[in-house]
Amino acid sequence: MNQDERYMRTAIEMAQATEGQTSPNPAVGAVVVKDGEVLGMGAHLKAGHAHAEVHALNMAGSHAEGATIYVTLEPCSHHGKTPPCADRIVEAGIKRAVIATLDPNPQVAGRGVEKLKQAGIEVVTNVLKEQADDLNEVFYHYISTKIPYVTLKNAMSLDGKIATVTGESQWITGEKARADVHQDRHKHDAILVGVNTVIKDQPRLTTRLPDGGKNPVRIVLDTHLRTPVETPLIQNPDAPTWLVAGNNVSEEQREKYKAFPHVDILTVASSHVTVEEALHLLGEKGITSIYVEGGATVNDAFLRSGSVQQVITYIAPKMIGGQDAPTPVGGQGIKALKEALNLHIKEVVHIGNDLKIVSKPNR
Ligand SMILES: Nc1c(/N=C/[C@H](O)[C@H](O)[C@H](O)COP(=O)(O)O)[nH]c(=O)[nH]c1=O
Repeated sequence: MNQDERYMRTAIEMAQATEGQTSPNPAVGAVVVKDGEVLGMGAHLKAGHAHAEVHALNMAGSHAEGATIYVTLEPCSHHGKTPPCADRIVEAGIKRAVIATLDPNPQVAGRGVEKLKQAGIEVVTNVLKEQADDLNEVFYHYISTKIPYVTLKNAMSLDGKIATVTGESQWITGEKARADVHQDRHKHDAILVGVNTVIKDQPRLTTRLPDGGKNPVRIVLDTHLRTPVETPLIQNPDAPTWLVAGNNVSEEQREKYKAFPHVDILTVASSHVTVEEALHLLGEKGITSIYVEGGATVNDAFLRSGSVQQVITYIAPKMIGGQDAPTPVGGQGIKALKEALNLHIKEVVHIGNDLKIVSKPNR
């Protein structure tokens, strides 16, 4: 690994630490170096706050003159919520800029680099591009489609069951795997389940980590507003709860949720909620990423609609058996194997006694 990659790796690692908290902005890291000495470093911490380059340049102060800056994403050139970083880099007297990847945002693509070059700064791009792009898959997807990036999460036994024939499911995976689920919940803007899961599991869908964590918006696909008022999602206001219903739900059906200010009812344009319409509606409301936690009917609908960017499967070393015990994906299924959804496995990790497999649909 050469010098540039070494410092870019540091910038990427800083950005990785902020994953999930910068939404709807990308996670970005920056390092300022001169004569082999790190003079400043920083990451974008929260939308609306200073960008990574600003933190690193503030730390370097006047020593930034003649230095090199490493940034994981092309510096912004437009006035967003904060002044353009490209101008800030020029003002600081930076001599050389190493950038991992260009910004996919149409407002920015290539303009930041152009500004730096016009000011006589030497610019190097595509250093550790792939690692930097992996950081902001959600951001790229949402900025170009305005549709939330969807992660489908399942937890099952070795023989592929998500519960016993009597519906008992808690718990199949162990403490460590379930804590990992909460880490992933924290990274997402929203968690989504179907109303049948709400009725069966009575889930809380909050992020319960030892040192806290962000509670995503809790979304229920619920065409006829069957979510029981007594369920934790309605009773406890730990996070907003949005019920996505069809457009013919009656005023009386809506009435029962009026006593809960954290509950909102979103209606799609037709009588039955489809995945496509729900995603379009949620994208319009600024939801950039959704963690879908089932159940089997919802999983099937998401997969059939081609709206899943990532599948996370936890497998516990248990055998449950029972031909009627439920499996992760319901629906009609396919007749011929050639119709199967093909994915590629990105990662397999042991977590406690369980396995976590991250896979992505082949495009
Ligand atoms: N049954 C299992 C899971 N079951 C996941 C179901 O969606 C379950 O209803 C919710 O996770 C419950 O949410 P909450 O804890 O109340 O916030 N998920 C897992 O990772 N492992 C399992 O064993």
